[in-house]
Amino acid sequence: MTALEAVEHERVRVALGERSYDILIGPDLLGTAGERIAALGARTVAVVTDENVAALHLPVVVAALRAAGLKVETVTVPPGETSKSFETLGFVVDSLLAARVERGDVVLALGGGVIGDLAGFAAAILRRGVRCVQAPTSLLAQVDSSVGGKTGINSPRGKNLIGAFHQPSLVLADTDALDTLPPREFRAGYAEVVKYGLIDDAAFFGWLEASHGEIFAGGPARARAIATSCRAKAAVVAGDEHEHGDRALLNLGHTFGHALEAEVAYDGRRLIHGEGVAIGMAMAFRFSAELGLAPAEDAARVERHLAAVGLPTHPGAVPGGVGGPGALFAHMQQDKKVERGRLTFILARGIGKSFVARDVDPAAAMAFLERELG
Ligand SMILES: NC(=O)c1ccc[n+]([C@@H]2O[C@H](COP(=O)([O-])OP(=O)(O)OC[C@H]3O[C@@H](n4cnc5c(N)ncnc54)[C@H](O)[C@@H]3O)[C@@H](O)[C@H]2O)c1
Ligand SMILES: O=C(O)C(=O)C[C@@H](O)[C@H](O)[C@H](O)COP(=O)(O)O
Ligand SMILES: [Zn+2]
Repeated sequence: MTALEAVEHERVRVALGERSYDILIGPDLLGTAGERIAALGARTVAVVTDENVAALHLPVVVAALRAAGLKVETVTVPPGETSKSFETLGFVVDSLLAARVERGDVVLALGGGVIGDLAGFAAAILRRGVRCVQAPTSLLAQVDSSVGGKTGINSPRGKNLIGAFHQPSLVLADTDALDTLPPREFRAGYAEVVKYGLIDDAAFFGWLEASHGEIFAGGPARARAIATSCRAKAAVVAGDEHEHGDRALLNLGHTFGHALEAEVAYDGRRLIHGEGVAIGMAMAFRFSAELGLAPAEDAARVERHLAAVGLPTHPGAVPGGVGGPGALFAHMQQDKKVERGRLTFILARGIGKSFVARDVDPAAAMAFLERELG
């Protein structure tokens, strides 16, 4: 048995033919990243990270990469959603070119979802594509953004409107890294965990209701929640990599949530992505109940669970408030799921029974927003 095999890690395969890759979940994956990335055959690894993560985790990663004989370059950007911009993308790409990162090298995204999306996009366009390894350090990134290959940046006109599909070559989800994550960020990531239960796994949602205390405390329940989430996402992505169909289910809560994020101009203080998703999922269930699709009790149960862990469930909870229904609707019209000018919603017939709805009456959606923001 090699040293790498000595520690048990959960391994989830994302089955995408020649673009297939593994997600490894467990302890000390940052400290052993060198050997795992060297096995991909790279000579240089360019680590892209943010200032917060650099201060806490970069030295371990750099040491691990060097110990495996790899040349290391580092690019550090400011933390937060505002780094998903053309300006920061330009800085990252220019730094990678200045360091002469080659096509056979690897970009290592070390950080939360912002870094994963930004560095993944930089890797997608650098020399028309270099490989990317995702080393997610936030809960949100470990359960969602590091998997599936959606990369990109924001536009003032909307969330993630500029980007590319670029699957990683490997995902290293080091559960020890979560020990330094601020509580607000952990909570926000938990919203995306809840999402998998609400989409199609009512039993998982029930387990989360019973186990959220243990998940927040750490230990086996946390690792189980991460692995279950990754398995769920891997299956959806394997079935619909480019979101022509069921992958849109992963957008539950995002049509509303992204509009709220755009309303606060991605400022990262009033609202962060997972909080927007929490409000958006509660809204999607309330809307489904109003349309007579889902039992009102299910909508109330979703709200209760999100509130139990301290997540917001109403647009009115955004500090400073957001614009009116018209402003929110205008953001929603920039959603990538819009088809022939019509909005696509992810609605539900109940917990674990979400579906893609392409025929919602815009007037009904507007009336719902008026009640929500009234
Ligand atoms: N590509 C996808 O499929 C996908 C999926 C979900 C979300 N996203 C995107 O992900 C982004 C949100 O990701 P996020 O919630 O991770 O935000 P983030 O990347 O901003 O990280 C949250 C904060 O936690 C800090 N941080 C990260 N790891 C840490 C650690 N281990 N210890 C201490 N601090 C740490 C970061 O510096 C940052 O301040 C959004 O831009 C969202 O659109 C993308
Ligand atoms: O992977 C997906 O597909 C998702 O929709 C996951 C979402 O949690 C994530 O926030 C994603 O970035 C949203 O995608 P977008 O296409 O609506 O920008
Ligand atoms: Zn999301």
